[in-house]
Amino acid sequence: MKIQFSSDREFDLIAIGRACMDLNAVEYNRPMEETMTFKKYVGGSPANIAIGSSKLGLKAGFIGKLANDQHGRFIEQYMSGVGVDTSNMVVDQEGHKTGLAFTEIKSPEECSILMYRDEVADLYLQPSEVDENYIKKAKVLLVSGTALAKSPSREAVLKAIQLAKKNDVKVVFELDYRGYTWTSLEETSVYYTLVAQQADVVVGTRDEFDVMENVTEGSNAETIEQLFKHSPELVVIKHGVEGSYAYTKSGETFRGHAYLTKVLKTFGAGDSYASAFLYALITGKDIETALKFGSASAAIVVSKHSSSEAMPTVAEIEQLIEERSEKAEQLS
Ligand SMILES: Nc1ncnc2c1ncn2[C@@H]1O[C@H](COP(=O)(O)OP(=O)(O)O)[C@@H](O)[C@H]1O
Ligand SMILES: O=C(O)C[C@@H](O)[C@H](O)C(=O)COP(=O)(O)O
Repeated sequence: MKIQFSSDREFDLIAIGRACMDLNAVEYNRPMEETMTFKKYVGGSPANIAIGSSKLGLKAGFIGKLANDQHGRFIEQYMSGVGVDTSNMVVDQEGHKTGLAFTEIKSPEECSILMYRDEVADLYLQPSEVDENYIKKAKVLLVSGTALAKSPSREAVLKAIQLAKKNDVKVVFELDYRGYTWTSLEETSVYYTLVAQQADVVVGTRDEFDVMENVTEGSNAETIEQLFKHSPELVVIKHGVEGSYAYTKSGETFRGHAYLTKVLKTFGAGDSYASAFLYALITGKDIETALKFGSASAAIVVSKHSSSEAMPTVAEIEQLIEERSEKAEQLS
């Protein structure tokens, strides 16, 4: 099965949500308390996905709000430098700050993120700053769940979704759950369910779907049964290194396998997966190939230091897929 996107659109994908900064531990394999130096990268899940898509050759744009300071300007310059259209990134005029994510790399398996997100500019995006004329130029609107955590960003995103649906722009909902931004699980579940039911494609980890459903140890079968009563035509559920599943409304199930690699850190997997999975879908590849693209992109990024700067090219992804399929053939 292939997803059909509107043709004749200037942008393949427009993402909405946070563009922030990652400060990744330069000394790895030690706790944060003993980490003395950090390297700065652009971060924030939807920004990472827009950057990843742009590096793959898609025409990507971004809707968001940046701090009116050096950090905000660094983010804008980096994103436009890699080809993301930043014309709809507005600059905050009320003193709000850039969100920061300090990453701790204790071991390749044990990574955590310490987020500084009080009064962050991205959550102050106003509905009036979302422009229909921009959204209607896209094939896909990529919505990050974290942008639903607080008003006015929440209403700005809901407006963007309404405009996307009005203009035949496919809505992709990346659950991107970051607990510290939300006040309660009940509230998260309400907004996640509302948006997932309206989206065309929903992507998240099994744990994130549990948050959406406000359950512990939910099942993929139950998730898709509920979601396919509404708008979604494709649901992707990720299970970390165990791989991922894509379910279609028409009843097909596809399994994606992780490509084992030398892992430096685990974060960045989800965003690199999303950008390459969407690249493959938007360029007309089938879902099985899209799962391979997502998994290969994630394997490349978890073996490198950053999330955004490490995003691979199409050639790197194709090379990894080919090498691994040759190896699998030799072993069989
Ligand atoms: N340690 C790993 N090695 C190789 N690939 C990985 C690893 N962890 C995750 N991946 C790949 O990244 C995808 C997304 O990872 P996951 O951890 O489920 O998402 P998230 O980063 O959003 O929590 C997985 O489906 C898998 O293909
Ligand atoms: O999303 C953030 O605000 C932090 C990211 O920039 C960071 O790189 C990260 O955590 C990415 O992790 P992923 O969700 O596993 O891709």
